[in-house]
Amino acid sequence: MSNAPIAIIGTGIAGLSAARTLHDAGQAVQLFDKSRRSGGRMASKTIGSGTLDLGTQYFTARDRRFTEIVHQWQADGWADQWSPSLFQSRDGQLSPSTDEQLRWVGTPTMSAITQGLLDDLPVTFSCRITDVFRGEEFWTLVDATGASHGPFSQVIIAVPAPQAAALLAAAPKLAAVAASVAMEPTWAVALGFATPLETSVEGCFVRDDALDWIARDHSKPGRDGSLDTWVLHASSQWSRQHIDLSREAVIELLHGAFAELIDCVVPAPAFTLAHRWLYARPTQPHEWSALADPGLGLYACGDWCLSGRVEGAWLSGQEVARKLLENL
Ligand SMILES: Cc1cc2nc3c(=O)[nH]c(=O)nc-3n(C[C@H](O)[C@H](O)[C@H](O)COP(=O)(O)OP(=O)(O)OC[C@H]3O[C@@H](n4cnc5c(N)ncnc54)[C@H](O)[C@@H]3O)c2cc1C
Ligand SMILES: NC(=O)C1=CN([C@@H]2O[C@H](COP(=O)(O)OP(=O)(O)OC[C@H]3O[C@@H](n4cnc5c(N)ncnc54)[C@H](OP(=O)(O)O)[C@@H]3O)[C@@H](O)[C@H]2O)CC=C1
Repeated sequence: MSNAPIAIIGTGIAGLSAARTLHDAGQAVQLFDKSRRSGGRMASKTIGSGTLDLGTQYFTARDRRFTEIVHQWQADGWADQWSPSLFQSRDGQLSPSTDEQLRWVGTPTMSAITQGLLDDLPVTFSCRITDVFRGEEFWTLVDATGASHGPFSQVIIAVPAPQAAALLAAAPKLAAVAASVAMEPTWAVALGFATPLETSVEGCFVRDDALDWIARDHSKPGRDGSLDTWVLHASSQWSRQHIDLSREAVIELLHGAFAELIDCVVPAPAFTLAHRWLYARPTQPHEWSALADPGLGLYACGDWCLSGRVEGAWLSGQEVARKLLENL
């Protein structure tokens, strides 16, 4: 066994789930991410004195192992339950839609969970990996500036499937599996109101042309900030149809759909923001858990290997770590 560390590309929940387990098993890891901080689709956006969850809104825990770790995160102060006043909107009709489902969020921000998992593990941010190749014994990564990183004993690719396919070129079979996964986009819009809206809605599952989900971000536990903040998610179909629209136009259209849906007067927002998630969710769940070529030392994990949700991403990271450790 070599002393070279294991490279992990991606500091979303899948990459960090794997990283933490490998580190706890005594393995040296080195993480890379193209963003400036961890979280990926669980990232939080800082807005003045507050933050917003533009991606993941909440997560559920159905698997026993994930339920246990979520309770540990709660004990660590990284996560808490969110029990929004839930509604649904169908054919323009808004109605209460209470249920018994436990829903969790990171506290005080969604990214607190990945920040907690990352802790002081070695990481290089703002580093987009473009090439992953193997020499006689070790792996080398090349980033978008042309700089090389390595040597590494093994590589885990923990990025959305379409981006993983390119990085898996050294293992054509794994690359083909990743390339077979279609992922749908989501346009997200945030609105901030100086005066709280006069509605009891805190979360709403929407079935209409444009919107899929709306949430009163401010109602989540631990959120600061002076504005009454809302996050609106467009449906996959609408997002695909409007993929190249300007941010301003998307804000205007989704703000309009929100004003029509909600049961109160909607004044002009004091703050607006739009974000386009190109690879928001796989079109369908899979049961791969994780991809592995142990002979080569190349692995892949991510939500797209399982349920397309936070729980699936975390479980996929666990599985990739298990497979790698088993083959050392
Ligand atoms: C709008 C939206 C709403 C959602 N809502 C929910 C929800 O309510 N509940 C739920 O359970 N799930 C939700 N999800 C899905 C959930 O966010 C994902 O399943 C989960 O976060 C995926 O984690 P991951 O680690 O697999 O991937 P990611 O979070 O995408 O992490 C991948 C990381 O890899 C980095 N990366 C990519 N390419 C490179 C490269 N070449 N070099 C270096 N770094 C790279 C990225 O910057 C990113 O940090 C939502 C997703 C979106 C987009
Ligand atoms: N936008 C994206 O890119 C994206 C969104 N994702 C959404 O994430 C949640 C997570 O799903 P999970 O199974 O963990 O949560 P729920 O059990 O809360 O929701 C699952 C779907 O079930 C319907 N639902 C649940 N509760 C209610 C309720 N009280 N009233 C009405 N409907 C409810 C709802 O589906 P429909 O709107 O009926 O189709 C929920 O969506 C989930 O919301 C995903 O859409 C995940 C990944 C990417």
